[in-house]
Amino acid sequence: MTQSLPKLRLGTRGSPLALWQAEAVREALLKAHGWEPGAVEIVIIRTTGDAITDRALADAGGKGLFTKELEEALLDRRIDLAVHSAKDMATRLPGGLHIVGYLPRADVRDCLIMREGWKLEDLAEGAKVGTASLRREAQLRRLRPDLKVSLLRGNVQTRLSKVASGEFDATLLALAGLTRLGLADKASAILSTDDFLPAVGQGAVAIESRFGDLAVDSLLVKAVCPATGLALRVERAFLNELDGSCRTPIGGLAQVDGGEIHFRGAVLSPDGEQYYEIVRHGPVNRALELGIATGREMRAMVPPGLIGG
Ligand SMILES: NCc1[nH]cc(CCC(=O)O)c1CC(=O)O
Repeated sequence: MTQSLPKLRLGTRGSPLALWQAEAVREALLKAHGWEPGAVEIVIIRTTGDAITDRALADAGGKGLFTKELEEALLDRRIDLAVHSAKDMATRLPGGLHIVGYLPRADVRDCLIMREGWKLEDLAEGAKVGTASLRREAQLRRLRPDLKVSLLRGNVQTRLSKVASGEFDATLLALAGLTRLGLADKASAILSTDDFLPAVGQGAVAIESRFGDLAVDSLLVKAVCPATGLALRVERAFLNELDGSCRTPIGGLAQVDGGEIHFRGAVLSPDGEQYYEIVRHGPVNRALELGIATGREMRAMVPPGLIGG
């Protein structure tokens, strides 16, 4: 057969985690179509977020820092698809772009990195915990107001090394990221979503394309996970009603169970003293409505000032 081989260009950041994600998308595409490895090319693009390592991301401009240059490359047609961690994506995308779908979601939970075998209760009073995430900080302070939380940024390896060296007593990371890097054994304690909600999108790999590029999008139909798409539609709509700027501690998790979607969301004050939670469910064919309505309800419940305008 003389059918010419499609050549898809997948854009990604160059971090080990990002490369793992891009490789996973590449493999899903090759498998779905029975293509030769050469059919999908991985293009590495450096983003602003990769260059900033000394500030909390919320202070450096929040969401979009890890996606901007990839989205520009998409719009300029230097790549056909961009691969991102879903939780790094803003809820409002630049005009002309959309999320085609997601790979099957991994474990959504956060975990504590500290001395092997320890649980949260084992940390001494006033122990020093490092994180750059407002959501993790607020939820941690809610559970353990005595802990001293301070800024710890950098890639997963950097954060692990700061605990290993004793500079910090503990840090928090997404279990999905650790697992993808083959470091799941570094998780000392996995935090239950019952009292520690993940970030919207945590554990999901998103694939973004040019809106209306049906030739490209059609190639993804067999490679993406519909249930993850439904859950993320709810979570992202919830977040979009509240705050897209990363400046409010917000957690949210949707899970698909047959024809139903169950959603739980929370907003906290940065010190964790104020905690607002909402639990709602709805049919899968009304995922977007569920997310929007729940976000609006939450907005009405939370004192103004806690969430951005
Ligand atoms: N903010 C960086 C980031 N983006 C996605 C992950 C983990 C993988 C995922 O959630 O899909 C991480 C690292 C972390 O938060 O521990």
